[in-house]
Amino acid sequence: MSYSRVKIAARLRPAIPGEIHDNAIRVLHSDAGPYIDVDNPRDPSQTFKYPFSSCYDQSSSQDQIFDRDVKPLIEVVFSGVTATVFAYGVTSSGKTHTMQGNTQHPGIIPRAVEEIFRRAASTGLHASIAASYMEIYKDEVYDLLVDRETAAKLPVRENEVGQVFVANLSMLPLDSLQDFHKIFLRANKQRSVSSTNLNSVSSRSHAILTIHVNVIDPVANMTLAGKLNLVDLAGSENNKLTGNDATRMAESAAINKSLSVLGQVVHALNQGASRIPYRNSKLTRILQDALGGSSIGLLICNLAPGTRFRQDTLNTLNFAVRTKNIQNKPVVNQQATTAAALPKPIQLSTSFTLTSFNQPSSAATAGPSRLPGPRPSRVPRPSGFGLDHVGGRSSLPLPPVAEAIKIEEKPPVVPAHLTEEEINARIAKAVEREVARRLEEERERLRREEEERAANLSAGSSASASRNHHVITDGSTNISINTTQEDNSTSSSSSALESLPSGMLTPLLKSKAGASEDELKRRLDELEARFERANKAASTALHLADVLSPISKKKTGRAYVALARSQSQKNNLEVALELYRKAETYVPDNVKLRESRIIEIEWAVKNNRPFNPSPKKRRRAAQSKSKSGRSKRKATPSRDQDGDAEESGKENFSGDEALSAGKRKVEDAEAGTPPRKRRLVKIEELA
Ligand SMILES: Nc1ncnc2c1ncn2[C@@H]1O[C@H](COP(=O)(O)OP(=O)(O)OP(=O)(O)O)[C@@H](O)[C@H]1O
Repeated sequence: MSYSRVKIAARLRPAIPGEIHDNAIRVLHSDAGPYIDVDNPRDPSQTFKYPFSSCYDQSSSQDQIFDRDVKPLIEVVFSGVTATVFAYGVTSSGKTHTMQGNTQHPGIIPRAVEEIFRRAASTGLHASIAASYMEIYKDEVYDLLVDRETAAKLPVRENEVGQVFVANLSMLPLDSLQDFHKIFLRANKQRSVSSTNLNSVSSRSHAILTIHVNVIDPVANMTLAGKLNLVDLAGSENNKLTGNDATRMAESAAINKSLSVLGQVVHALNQGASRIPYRNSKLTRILQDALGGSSIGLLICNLAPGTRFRQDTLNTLNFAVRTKNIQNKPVVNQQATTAAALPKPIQLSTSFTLTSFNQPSSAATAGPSRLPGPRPSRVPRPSGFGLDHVGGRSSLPLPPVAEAIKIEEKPPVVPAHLTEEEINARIAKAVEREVARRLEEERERLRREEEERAANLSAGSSASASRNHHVITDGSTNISINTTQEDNSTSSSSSALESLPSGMLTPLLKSKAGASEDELKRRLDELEARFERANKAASTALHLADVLSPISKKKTGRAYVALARSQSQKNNLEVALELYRKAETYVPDNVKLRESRIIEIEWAVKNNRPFNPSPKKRRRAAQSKSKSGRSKRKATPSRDQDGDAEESGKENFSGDEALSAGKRKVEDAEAGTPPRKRRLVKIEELA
């Protein structure tokens, strides 16, 4: 099967009671097709156009979306392929409405399951249908098909052929549509939902429902194992708008972080990066197969109407534009049928007998009557993602269906008594040790060279330049770097650099000299290159950010931000963009960095326009520069141009406040520029 791009659909919801109804976001049609039209927050005379093959306006109905974009995927699932539908958008934009809907307006999920049963029955296929349902709440995975009180955190694991799965996730055979409705209703009651200012039933978790469809062709003696993943993502949140309390804020931080990692994964895939940061969140790890993997994808961008949501809409649409470039390589998952796996033929009725699903017999024979009672034993089963069974056309050496179950019952790589965190910690430690050992060797070699050079220098006259040996300490690894300094470097500055404790980047960050900037860039490149070499030698695919301590990650992110800022001031926007993106890999939870810098500069580059930080930012930057001395900075917490927002990852502006403070402020806020009042962050938090 050839490559398949992720398809994008955009849906603008109607205004709900209490919302100001304006026309800042529109669904329009041209000869070339439909597009979303959004006013430029900085210049209302301009609009942004986002053409997508499917754009649904405020009057669109649930069945229109289903019929046009989702129904065709069901056929694909019956041919043994995995299809994934994501609902993406800011909080209250209508994701859950689109995916689940309500009794009067059922959404994609009930319609898709109904269509699966209808199709299975009408074609008289031998098919078995089953469901698994999980939520990712604060970066932990929970099974929604078991009682919440007893639901354990489920580990995400990888089998020996690199497929990611959620261990111990229940998979229930579905006998009928009614069966599904009962299960789904009950499971949704367990989903983490709370009230915020923007949504009285705001989802606090990402929910992933998987419908597994095994179709057996008795003539060819083959089983096609297709899956439909239906993903209702939690929405990104602006805590000022949501009015979140401490608990909601913690949830919100986890939501924003995982969505930010999702953005990084999409970006890395677009860049053709050698390392895709799937492992930086459970969401991306679990969705790995749908992002650049073997699944067919549909991203539904839910948009909320009006000026208040304009910047969120731009963020969502920019994400969609990047996502539509992702290429998946769908594979047909087929496998020779075993006699035991053969289900009864499907009848055209609502009570099917579709019990055989390659599961242990206890689970396979259990029907709906057991739903309210005790759960079947939770032997490890495949999650909705990543555990595909591939036939002859696959390029991947995936295991057959029965084998996949066996793999999970006896995980081949992971000792059962280790938690996910322990395993990750061990891997990180192993790489750290390897990196440290190799760097130590390198340091020793450089030290010897340095001694020889010093001996030569003392023997001869003063040289035009001397080599200084800097030590970067990052907790667990010491990294040696040689730098060239001009003759007039004082010995005191040299020794200051040599004796830097953990904050080796700090002096360079303060420096304004171009040479220091180059030096900082060179150091960062070398730091990453050295790690990559060691990483390669250790046969691991970790990124430096995976093994750095949180403080070191912040420092490194800050260093990249400093470089990026300097480049953007010189109007080298593409270089600045790359550097900001680099920074983001070290501070993935920094939503503001993405929203206030990356997206704005992306826009400027795309439209060949200059990037102008707001006057407020420039003033703050000037104030910040005028302050001298580290102690003064400590005593007077301040922010620099990119500021604490980039470092703290907090949302700082309020649309409500902005509205009341006048149009200018609204535009600043929507443009993601800093508000008048900011949370102040101590500089040492950032260093
Ligand atoms: N197309 C629509 N037609 C009518 N009402 C809608 C539509 N889309 C959303 N709504 C309403 O808007 C409100 C917010 O929708 P919903 O809960 O689906 O948002 P969400 O994106 O899932 O939010 P969160 O991320 O906070 O969970 C709900 O009251 C919902 O009924």
